Amino acid sequence: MAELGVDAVLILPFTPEFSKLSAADFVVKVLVDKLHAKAVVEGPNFRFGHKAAGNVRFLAEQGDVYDFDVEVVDLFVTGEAGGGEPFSSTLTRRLVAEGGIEGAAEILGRPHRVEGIVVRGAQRGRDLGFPTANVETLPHTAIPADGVYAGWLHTQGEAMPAAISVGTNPQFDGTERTVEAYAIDRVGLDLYGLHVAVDFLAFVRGQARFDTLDALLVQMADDVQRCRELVAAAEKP
Ligand SMILES: Cc1cc2nc3c(=O)[nH]c(=O)nc-3n(C[C@H](O)[C@H](O)[C@H](O)COP(=O)(O)O)c2cc1C
Ligand SMILES: Nc1ncnc2c1ncn2[C@@H]1O[C@H](COP(=O)(O)OP(=O)(O)O)[C@@H](O)[C@H]1O
Repeated sequence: MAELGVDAVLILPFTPEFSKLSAADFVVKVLVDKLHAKAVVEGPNFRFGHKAAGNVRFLAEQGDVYDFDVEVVDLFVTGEAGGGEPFSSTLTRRLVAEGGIEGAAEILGRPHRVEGIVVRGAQRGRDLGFPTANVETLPHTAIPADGVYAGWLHTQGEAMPAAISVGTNPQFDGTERTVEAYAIDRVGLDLYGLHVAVDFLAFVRGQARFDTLDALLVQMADDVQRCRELVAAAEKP
């Protein structure tokens, strides 16, 4: 916040009492009496006061009365990856849940990140040739849709290019949904117990169940190559 030049943030808890404040009372009690606002900057869709009765036109009229400026700024709108919709936290969560992490990154201004401690899994990855750090996420973490992603595995100040798998491992009849990251070309790592962060750069494909284990391994090698290229072409977060 400070880096953005913000000196203070005021959070108004949305209590039942606050929700009953009329739009006119919000202006007088909050903006004028408490904040002594000189200027109020809003998006065009801003609503306030009981039953969202206040809009930017009303706010501008009140500004004339109480002597504050009202500036209406255009909403940021996502590009193709975000479906051309206005930026919002709801849209960000939806995009992440749908695997649209490129669109989510556009809104966030950085890749979406999932963090946690590395825990033990089925200990199978090493035999497949792709050991994967299984990240124990906190409840309510926004986990991207099941699939394979390119990204980074961060730990101890290092950002390692990674192939990330999210899902239940249908190939092995798994039931638990996991977030696992293979640090590309890295051997001999011991990440158990460490706090790691996984940054999601790009969606590669959905989870699948193959007819044979060999078919999965061929696909995984292909995925890793694709992830290597995607990460190499991206800016390091
Ligand atoms: C690049 C990559 C692609 C993967 N694709 C699939 C997949 O399509 N289907 C699947 O069931 N598991 C997939 N996995 C997950 C593996 O099944 C899992 O990493 C492996 O079973 C090791 O699990 P463990 O860490 O619990 O030992 C993929 C993993 C990686 C790294
Ligand atoms: N390149 C790598 N990427 C991720 N983890 C690695 C790598 N090399 C070694 N490891 C270690 O191997 C573990 C993953 O091996 P794996 O066989 O998949 O076991 P598990 O099922 O317990 O995750 C990681 O937790 C980490 O400690």
